[in-house]
Amino acid sequence: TAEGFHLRLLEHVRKTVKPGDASNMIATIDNYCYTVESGMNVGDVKGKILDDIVLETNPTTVLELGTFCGYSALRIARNLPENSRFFTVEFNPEHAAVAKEIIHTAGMDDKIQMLIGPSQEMIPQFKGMGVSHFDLVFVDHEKDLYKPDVILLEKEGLLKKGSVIVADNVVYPGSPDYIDYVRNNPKFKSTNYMSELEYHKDVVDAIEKSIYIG
Ligand SMILES: O=c1[nH]cnc2c(O)c(F)c(-c3ccc(F)cc3)cc12
Ligand SMILES: [Mg+2]
Repeated sequence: TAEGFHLRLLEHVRKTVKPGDASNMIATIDNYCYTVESGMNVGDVKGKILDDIVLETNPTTVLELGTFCGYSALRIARNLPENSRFFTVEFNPEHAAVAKEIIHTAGMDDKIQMLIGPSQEMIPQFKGMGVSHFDLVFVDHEKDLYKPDVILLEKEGLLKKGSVIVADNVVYPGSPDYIDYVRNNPKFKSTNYMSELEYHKDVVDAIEKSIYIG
């Protein structure tokens, strides 16, 4: 069952990975998900779209909502400039513990700051942590929280003209209220990147990029 995926993945990682190498960790996780069992990581196909958007944006302050095992945190951190700040929020403590070890083993501790708790409680704390705004936000947590959390980010003044919101799973499992919100909101300019569900070539999914124009 998907229950316990994170623990089985961690066991596999401990036995096979080359420490201090984020790309090797990413490849190891993808290989496990293709050959043993798939987990809800963004994966290599949608991950490439995410990589391209991060490289195009060249963000200095980044937020991820939904760390899970740390896979996308590594993909993002790998493409950030030296002086950037990257925060990832995970509400499930068991997932966070696995992500912490995976990020540490990959040698990316100093690039990624993980916060454990509900996104609705974490988001209001960023101003107090010296964050003026986020240049890029990767939304990949509970689909019902996509819309309320983006609304909260704007309310907290954490979005600035040009801030980029990247949302996973906008087709499968889907987040219809979020898609309706960003596409019909004059404050955002959205682009859809059709792709496939992680580790499932035969299932359609997509990434939505929404630029905040304020
Ligand atoms: O809960 C999620 N949070 C973040 N990302 C997800 C995801 O990428 C999924 F594919 C899925 C998913 C994959 C296969 C299914 F049959 C159902 C959900 C779930 C999540
Ligand atoms: Mg996802």
